[in-house]
Amino acid sequence: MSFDRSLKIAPSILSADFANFGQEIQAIEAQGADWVHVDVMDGHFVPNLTFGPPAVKAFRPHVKTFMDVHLMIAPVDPYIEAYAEAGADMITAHVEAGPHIHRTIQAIKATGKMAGVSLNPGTPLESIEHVLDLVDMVLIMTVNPGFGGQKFIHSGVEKTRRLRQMIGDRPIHIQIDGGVTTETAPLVAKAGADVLVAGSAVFKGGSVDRAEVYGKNIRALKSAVSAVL
Ligand SMILES: O=C(CO)[C@@H](O)[C@H](O)COP(=O)(O)O
Ligand SMILES: [Fe+2]
Repeated sequence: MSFDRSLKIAPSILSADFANFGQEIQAIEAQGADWVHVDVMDGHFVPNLTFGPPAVKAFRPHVKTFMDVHLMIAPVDPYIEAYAEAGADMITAHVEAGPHIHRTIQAIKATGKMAGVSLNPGTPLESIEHVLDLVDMVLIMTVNPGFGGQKFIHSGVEKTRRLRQMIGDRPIHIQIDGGVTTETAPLVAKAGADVLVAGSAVFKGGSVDRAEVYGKNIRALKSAVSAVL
């Protein structure tokens, strides 16, 4: 399959209705979500707890697009196989989560899944320079990981621009995660990102006519970006 450089919106189901994940996933996909982003948190690497492999396995039949699993756990290596078996399409691990990111990426690739590497806002790009050729995606965090609904950290825009230069034409996605709104999405898309995670910006205002509201929110993000590209 050829590399897809077009802009993709990946709603984070951390902001979905936790009592109705199946319906929430179906609603965002019907309304233009390109990927589904699943935030896995362990109460240790980040101060929050979310989804174990059985939860991810339960999401799988509902996801018709692409399930992007963002692991915010340490250690990460012992759990890679379980998340692969649960049905992730892409598994992303944090460079800060252990001393051996090269080994972690190899372990993800060994499962046959796509591999991503993620950087916290305070972590320099140099920390992933030597693994770039092994990964399918770099995730730049634009909030400190752990929660949805936080404010975008603007140093991520320049970081994205520099990462785009480092990557050049190589088939590696640049994903931005945290505080993506109609104001910040154009900044990172212009800087070179092609996958934008959005939790609160997609699921906000969805108590009545949920799917319609999600559709409006997704289209607002896409049109904010297309206005600057
Ligand atoms: O990984 C994380 C947080 O750690 C994210 O995926 C958030 O869930 C994004 O939420 P918003 O900032 O878009 O509300
Ligand atoms: Fe995330």
